[in-house]
Amino acid sequence: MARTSHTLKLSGVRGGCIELTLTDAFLCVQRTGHFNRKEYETDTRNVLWAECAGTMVEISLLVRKSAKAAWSFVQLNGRCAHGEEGTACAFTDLLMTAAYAGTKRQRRLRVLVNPHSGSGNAVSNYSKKVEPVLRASRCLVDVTFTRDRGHATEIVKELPLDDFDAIVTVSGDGLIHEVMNGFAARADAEKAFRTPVAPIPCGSGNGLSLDLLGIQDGSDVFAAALNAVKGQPMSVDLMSVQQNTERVYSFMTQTVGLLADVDLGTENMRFLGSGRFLLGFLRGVITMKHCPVTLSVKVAESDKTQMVHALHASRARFLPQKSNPHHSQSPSYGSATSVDPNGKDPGSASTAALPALDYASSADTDGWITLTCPLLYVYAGKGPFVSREFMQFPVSVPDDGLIDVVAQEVGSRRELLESISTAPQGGNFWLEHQHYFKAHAYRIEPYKPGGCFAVDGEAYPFAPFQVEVHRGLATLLSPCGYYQAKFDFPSDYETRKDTDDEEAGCFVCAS
Ligand SMILES: Nc1ncnc2c1ncn2[C@@H]1O[C@H](COP(=O)(O)OP(=O)(O)OP(=O)(O)O)[C@@H](O)[C@H]1O
Repeated sequence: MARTSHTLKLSGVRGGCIELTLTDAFLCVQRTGHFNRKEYETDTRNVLWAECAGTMVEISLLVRKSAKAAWSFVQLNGRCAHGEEGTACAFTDLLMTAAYAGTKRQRRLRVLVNPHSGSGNAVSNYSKKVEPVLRASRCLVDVTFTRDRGHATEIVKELPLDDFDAIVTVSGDGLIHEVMNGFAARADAEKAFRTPVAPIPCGSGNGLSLDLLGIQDGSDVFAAALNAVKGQPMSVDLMSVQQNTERVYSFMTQTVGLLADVDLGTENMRFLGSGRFLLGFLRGVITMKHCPVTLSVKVAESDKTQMVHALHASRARFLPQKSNPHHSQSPSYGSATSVDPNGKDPGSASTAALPALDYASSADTDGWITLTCPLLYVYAGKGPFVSREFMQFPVSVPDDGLIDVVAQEVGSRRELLESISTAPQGGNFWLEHQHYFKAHAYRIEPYKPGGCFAVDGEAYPFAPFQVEVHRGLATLLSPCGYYQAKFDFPSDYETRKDTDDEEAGCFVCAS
């Protein structure tokens, strides 16, 4: 069947010609100057705005100039011929309809910028990249540059959330931790968590941005700004971390042992960006310090094969029929999501405070196991990536109501060093000495003082704590409705599986 296409010819305000062709969901731009000719085609979802006033036409969009290139922000300004104004306006109207299909225009965004994030580029990224995209998209923006740690929590606690469609963090993951705990501190916490959060990656790890946008776009500030403008709400699980009488909310990770030392012990190397994590890891592998804790887990699944199958099944609902079920789709900004596609879900959440804890009592022994082997670290959380170099939870599913808990036994230095090369693809998952559980809850009891405990990369006291999960409590903006991390069985899986099956267990069940 012939595809419908619409064409508009403009004279560029700085000379040359611009020819625009709109075909179904694609916009093709051809620019002819005095000396050169440029051509690119982009999905209309990457168009930020198009408008026509008299003979003047203005179109803003993001384009990738080659398959591997980063996104660029392009503004086209041209004039149509006199007498062609009606055709030009019809063209920009059509383009806007395609660009915002299923998405509310001109979102109201509360933007929080942490000037201290990562190697200190958040402010310049905001003014040079984020703000131009939000302005071009005619978003209504209220921005604050945070003053100090805790400022974002204070803002979110008091925010009139009905005035905003989303909260945008120009930061690393630490500021998102503050935002989530700001929601949690409100009397209307459960409803507040329906406000979607969109991260713009300016920190060291940027795990959440990588989860949402994938490895190619996860560190790209333009791609993340587009997600703030057009991403669809996606429900995600949130975790409660209970320590003494304190309850803290974690959207990403909790860790003790080597990897907590890596996160918290490399603050003085911020200038290295995410390279600080690699240096910290190498230092930890040399010292090979045992993590002095006892880990108990309320297990939902401990079979790695089943976890990979469950991951693929969770993705299948987002994939077009007939496609290979093991490959993830490129961002579409239009696919099915679990929440209202036009913004936050106003009606379904109650205004109540937060859910009660289900496993707080130590009398609950059903399904709990306790690990007896010496551990190097425990890492638990939601979302596959903790940084570009490390996909710690490759089988994580946003809303399965389960925490991924990893317990790394004290193994050989060689095995750990070799794992560095496959860590960006989640290779650690298959390590012989890495225990991986899908859990309803888990507990950590230090048996010696002196260690680090990090929640979403933030320092907390090294003391007993318990974590459980609240299914689908929080909301993020996403281009596609799932975590964008590819993961599959290794090619030699059958051989490895036979070896794994012979492995002796190293845990006991609670009685
Ligand atoms: N104005 C500020 N000055 C100092 N610290 C701040 C300020 N605003 C926020 N913070 C704190 O800075 C810490 C680091 O922030 P953030 O997570 O944004 O960057 P990061 O640690 O480099 O990134 P990542 O968490 O991805 O590794 C957080 O603890 C946050 O609470």
